[in-house]
Amino acid sequence: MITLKNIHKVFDTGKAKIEALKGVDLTIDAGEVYGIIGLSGAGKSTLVRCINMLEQPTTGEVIVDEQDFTKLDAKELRMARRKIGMIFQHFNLLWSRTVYGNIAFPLEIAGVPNDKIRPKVLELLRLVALEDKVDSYPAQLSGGQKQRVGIARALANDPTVLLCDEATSALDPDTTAAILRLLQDINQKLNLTIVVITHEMHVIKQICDRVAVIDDGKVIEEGPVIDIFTNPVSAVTRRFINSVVKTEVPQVIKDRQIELQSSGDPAKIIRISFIGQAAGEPVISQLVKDFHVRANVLYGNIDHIKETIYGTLTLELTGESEALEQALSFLQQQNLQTEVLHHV
Ligand SMILES: Nc1ncnc2c1ncn2[C@@H]1O[C@H](COP(=O)(O)OP(=O)(O)OP(=O)(O)O)[C@@H](O)[C@H]1O
Repeated sequence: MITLKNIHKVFDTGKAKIEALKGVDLTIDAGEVYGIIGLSGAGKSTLVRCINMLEQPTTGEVIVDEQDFTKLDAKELRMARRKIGMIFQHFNLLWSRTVYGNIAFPLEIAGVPNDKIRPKVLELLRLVALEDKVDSYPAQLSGGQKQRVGIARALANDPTVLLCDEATSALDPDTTAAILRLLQDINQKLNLTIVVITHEMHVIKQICDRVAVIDDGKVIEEGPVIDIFTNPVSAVTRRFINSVVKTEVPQVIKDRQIELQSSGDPAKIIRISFIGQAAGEPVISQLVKDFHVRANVLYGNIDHIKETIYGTLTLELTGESEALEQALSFLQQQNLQTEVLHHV
């Protein structure tokens, strides 16, 4: 659906050359919700703007529906861009137009006859649950309502792709959740491909199928969201995951470790991550029975990533060194992600 091949983008400010993208390759499938996450300045906005050629890549190919956007002339590009809607952090609405006028605007530009515009605008307003605001002006709307208008406007020309550039970053948590649910609903109803740019891992967790982590203009990690959550490789990705899943060992437990250490009892603090079916298996009781270790539950958390159950359990294991090693290798054989957080 969308293929980015070896995208480089250099901004020449006259004084300096800034290499914002350093060879990005990505493939986004039709109908999926694809997340791109990165810290400020990583190159996310530049990347998403290359997809609809608001930003021309310095080199590389942008292929959408088998059409290489970098090879199109201005008129062809204008037509091709209708396949791609976009929403923004600050909504970018026209303040002098009503809700109706904002949503009608892209249809007017596309030359849609007047008698076709009204039913289309009303259909879009129903889709985003904003029928009662048809004659309001943007200044009379809440942030969430403004973003709903942004979404309706972005969908006016029946695009196959929706780009969301930090679309919920200016919204409170409840409104964010409602907008994300709306995006998910639209993705399913219209089979729309959605690309979400964010610096917030909870956004990725709530709606994305796959995610790319971008850092310093490069994709450093990519894959299904559940895999990235259970097996992050880079330090940047771990930091993002730590923001939504508690992974730091609290100080009170570290202090307790120091006490244990002085009593001479070998111990490890481990975190087990489990997904789907593994959650129902009696692994811990087997661990204690077969390996002569003691397991003390420090904390646990069950969550879901889209429809997949995902949990973590932090345990303190104590016992003879050899028994601890055997217990760890048993856990690893159970298809559970096991990580030692702290050794004594
Ligand atoms: N028009 C421009 N001219 C010069 N440099 C630019 C321009 N746009 C972006 N950059 C630079 O390119 C790099 C990537 O910026 P970009 O906005 O893509 O990052 P980002 O990940 O979206 O960050 P943020 O989350 O803060 O918006 C930054 O160093 C930025 O300063």
